[in-house]
Amino acid sequence: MIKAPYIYYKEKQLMMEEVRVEDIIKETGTPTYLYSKGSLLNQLKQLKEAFGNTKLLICYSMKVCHNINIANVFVENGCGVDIVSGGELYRAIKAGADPKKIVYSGVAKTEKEIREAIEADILMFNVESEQELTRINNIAASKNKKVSISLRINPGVDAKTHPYITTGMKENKFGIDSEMGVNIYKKAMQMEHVEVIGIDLHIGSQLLDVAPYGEAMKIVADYVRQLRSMNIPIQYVDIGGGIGIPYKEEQASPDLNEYARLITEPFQDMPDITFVLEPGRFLVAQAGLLITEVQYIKDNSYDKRFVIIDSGMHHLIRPSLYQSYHNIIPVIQKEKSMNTVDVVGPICESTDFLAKDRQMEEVTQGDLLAVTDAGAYGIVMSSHYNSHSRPVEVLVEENDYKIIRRRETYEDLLSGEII
Ligand SMILES: Cc1ncc(COP(=O)(O)O)c(C=O)c1O
Ligand SMILES: N[C@@H](CCCC[NH3+])C(=O)O
Repeated sequence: MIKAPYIYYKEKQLMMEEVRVEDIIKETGTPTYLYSKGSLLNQLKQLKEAFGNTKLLICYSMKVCHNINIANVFVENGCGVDIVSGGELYRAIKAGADPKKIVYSGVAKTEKEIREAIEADILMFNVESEQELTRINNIAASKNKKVSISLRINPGVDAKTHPYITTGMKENKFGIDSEMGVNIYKKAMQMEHVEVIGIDLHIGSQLLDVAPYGEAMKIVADYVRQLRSMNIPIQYVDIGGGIGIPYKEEQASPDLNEYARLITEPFQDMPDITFVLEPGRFLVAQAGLLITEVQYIKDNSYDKRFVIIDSGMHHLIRPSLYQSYHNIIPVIQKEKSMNTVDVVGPICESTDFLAKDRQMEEVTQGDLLAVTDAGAYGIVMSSHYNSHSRPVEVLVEENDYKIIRRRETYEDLLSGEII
């Protein structure tokens, strides 16, 4: 069953919006990432609706899919952007983002990156350590500017997600210990070139159960009350990202109304607060398909069948890195018998697989397969390992589509190398 909206079969042909996937691939070849604009906008709409009239700024977390055409879809629809590097700042501006809607997170902001973000006049830095705060103040002083900041506070809440993608626990490198935070806020208040405007958190990614947000937000609301009682003027509460999507058949979509309620309710006595969200996966994952072609079928004498494709961990590393599940479906349904197979790529690593022991309709050499829910953390985590080029990217809108990243050539693989 396909859970993603805007992706369905029509007369045995896989469709994205009103376009046959096979028709796009005839032009682009494989491997290719396809994204449905309708799906991107639909996810955004659902999120906005859940928050009703709440004062809210949605900052698209562009790390999940940084193509400027994708970021632009959100920017055009009123969103800001959550960035984590100078490169993302550059991309966000190229995508048309209003700098006053850009928030900058990340534990390792360099002097150069901070300088650039100050010059761009972004909304705020989400500061992740005391040293970073000092660095921001010093750079702002050298430019004779006052720079808005939030502190990223670690509420010590277990997001109950994959251990590699939980971020709000005491042992994680992210954010500032809640016990140390108050003192750092006090220091920030003494600094001439920073202006404290908010508090930030991000407890983890791929949360399907929203309950941990409830736990975290109660802690944060109490924290904000304490800060305000000390005349520390918190106006923005940035919740970060984290809302998940159902990759597996048995998983349910997160309850967005409950999510919004858990975030806003603890702040009912503070109606002037503006909430900032940094969603990534929720907005983009389901809009994306990675289309690949079967190169070989290989059986071994241990009853193992490998479906060898022209894509793999170098284009979608999630299965190798987090044992993540992505459904893999045929681009043209043939209704053949089912087989148990490993879907593997060309990379010289045993971890190069997109599926293991997967029940799939039988496929043959030359068939096209679609890896679903691949829009988030797909192309952005791809690499040139083994000197394979990256996939093409295509944005589909209704009955039309445009190529938003061309196929890389062998020359592209050498770009930057000095010959
Ligand atoms: C600070 C911050 N904001 C936003 C996100 C986006 O998270 P997600 O894709 O889970 O919404 C992340 C990634 O986990 C993050 O680290
Ligand atoms: N890259 C991860 C999520 C990490 C979250 C980034 N802070 C994934 O593919 O699920």
